[in-house]
Amino acid sequence: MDIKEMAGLSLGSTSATSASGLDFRDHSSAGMDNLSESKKRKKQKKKKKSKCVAISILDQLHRNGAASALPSQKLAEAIFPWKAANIPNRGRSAVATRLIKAGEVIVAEQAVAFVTLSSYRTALCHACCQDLVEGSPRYECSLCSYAVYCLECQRDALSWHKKWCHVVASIKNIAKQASCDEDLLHLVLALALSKSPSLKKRGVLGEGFVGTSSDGIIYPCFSDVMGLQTHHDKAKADWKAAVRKGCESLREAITQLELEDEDEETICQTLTVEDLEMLAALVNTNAHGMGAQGPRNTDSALGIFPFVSMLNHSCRPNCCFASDHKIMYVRATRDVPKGSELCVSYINSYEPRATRKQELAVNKHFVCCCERCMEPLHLSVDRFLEGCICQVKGCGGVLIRTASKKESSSEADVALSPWECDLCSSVLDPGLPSPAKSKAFGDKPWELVSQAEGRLVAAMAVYIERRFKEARVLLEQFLADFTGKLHPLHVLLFDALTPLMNCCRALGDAEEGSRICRTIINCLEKVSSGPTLELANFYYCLGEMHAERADTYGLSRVLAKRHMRLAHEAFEHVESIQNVCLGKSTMASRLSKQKPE
Ligand SMILES: C[S@@+](CC[C@H](N)C(=O)[O-])C[C@H]1O[C@@H](n2cnc3c(N)ncnc32)[C@H](O)[C@@H]1O
Repeated sequence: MDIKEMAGLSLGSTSATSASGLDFRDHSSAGMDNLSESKKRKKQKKKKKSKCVAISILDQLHRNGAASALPSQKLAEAIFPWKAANIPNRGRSAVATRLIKAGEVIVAEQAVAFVTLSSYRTALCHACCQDLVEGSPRYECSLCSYAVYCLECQRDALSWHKKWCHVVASIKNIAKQASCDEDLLHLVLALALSKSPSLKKRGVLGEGFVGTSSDGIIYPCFSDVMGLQTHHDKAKADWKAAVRKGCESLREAITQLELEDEDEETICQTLTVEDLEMLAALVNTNAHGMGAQGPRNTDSALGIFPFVSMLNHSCRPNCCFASDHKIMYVRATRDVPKGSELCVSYINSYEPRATRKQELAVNKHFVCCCERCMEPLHLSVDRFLEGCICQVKGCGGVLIRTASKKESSSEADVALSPWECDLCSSVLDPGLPSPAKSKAFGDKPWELVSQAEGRLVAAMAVYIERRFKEARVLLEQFLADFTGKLHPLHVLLFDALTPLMNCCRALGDAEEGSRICRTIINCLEKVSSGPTLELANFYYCLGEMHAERADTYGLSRVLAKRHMRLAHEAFEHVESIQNVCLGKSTMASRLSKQKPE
């Protein structure tokens, strides 16, 4: 097999010589225009020397081949309860080597490289990923106006940062000029620099030594990254063009540095534009959100974790991840028998099958072949997420588009597809004239869905403007009009619930808010396969609303006690979910406060 094929790559414009890492192309000279002649000569001399010793990123990627085991795989197998195996259609997969219990850690791995997202630039230390509480002492590099470190990391991190500060400083502008994602370029640079010999010596990468494990945590090395899969060939042309432009300028900025140390040769002189592009593709396929720690609920950083990247996606996952500073932990969310595949979810699983598949195809460049997507639609919970209730008297079955049952259907196919009931087998076809007497949406599910979409979009526009009173009216009307016509688990009904709950809370109506919250929890429990942090969040909201109601002025003692008990029960759910998904819970103090008498 062609080695490129094995790596899953189609290298487009990359020539065979550059793939070997021995070709220095024209882009390098662009960055040298403003260097003096003697400096140019010095650089050229170094280039000649490096031709003999340098092994480029592309070259390493090809040698390792994305289909084989990662270099540190044996190390991982010694501490984690799974091994890598090839599964048809899904490639390398993590397969349990024994029964794994819910809550067990299956991967604990330090990021090879990470960056804070630009919108959270000052919220985390760029060296240890520790939260920087507002007003806490920190050091912000005034030259690049990018790097921010906590006091503890400041000394070591700064001496390393100083070397690359000039390049870091240029990324904002490069990203703008190339219409390329700024965070992507920062992570590409961080990843390229993780190859640095001097970085390893300084121990800036972290507590452990790369390529080792300690205390059950694996510290992967750069060559593990090189064993990861990319889908560079499948990326959209405009993404590739923007990334190429960004990488060209990034390389130019790197080659302008004069480091006069081992990094000069290992990084500045050998890194090609194709290497950087390949790292960008690697980031695109493998980067994981991190930093949703403490009070924050959203990702604030992005990191590369080669062993976490061995886990395939499933729309019915049995594992979840949670980061703690630079370490990513993956835990089983339910018991997993020996020999079963361990999977996480890369996307929101409360979406119809076609939407999930589309998202994975467009953003992650693969066709999902997970257990949930492979089961027949008429037997899967997926039919409810896009189904309408059959209006044939006494039937109560679920109507779904026949196109949804097919593996792949074009948008036009979907729009023109007949709908069929899973119980009475009635067929409603948009291509045929509907019965003259009937004006009911039940006879035209395609119109029902399109009306519902329009109404929800209109209500959400008001909600986004924080006009909670008006939004509540619109959302309540929406639910009243479409409940009983769309399936109760339909994604459009589900999508209306959280904003409605938030409107109720904003308007001080905890009674209605908690009722809606229970409906959300009920839907999530029916659709998801086990505990998730999203579910814990809703239980937490529920607990808070019951606690608020227990505190209501003038409430009878009996009712107050009841709400106290319900709050306590909700917080207990949060505690048990957090124990599984995070290995610890933040609920202890809340629970002692809400303890019913
Ligand atoms: C982070 S990697 C996971 C490890 C990968 N299987 C490998 O061999 O390196 C993600 C890639 O694995 C494949 N993959 C993951 N989940 C999949 C699924 N449910 N169906 C099909 N392919 C999947 C896709 O090629 C995807 O881009």
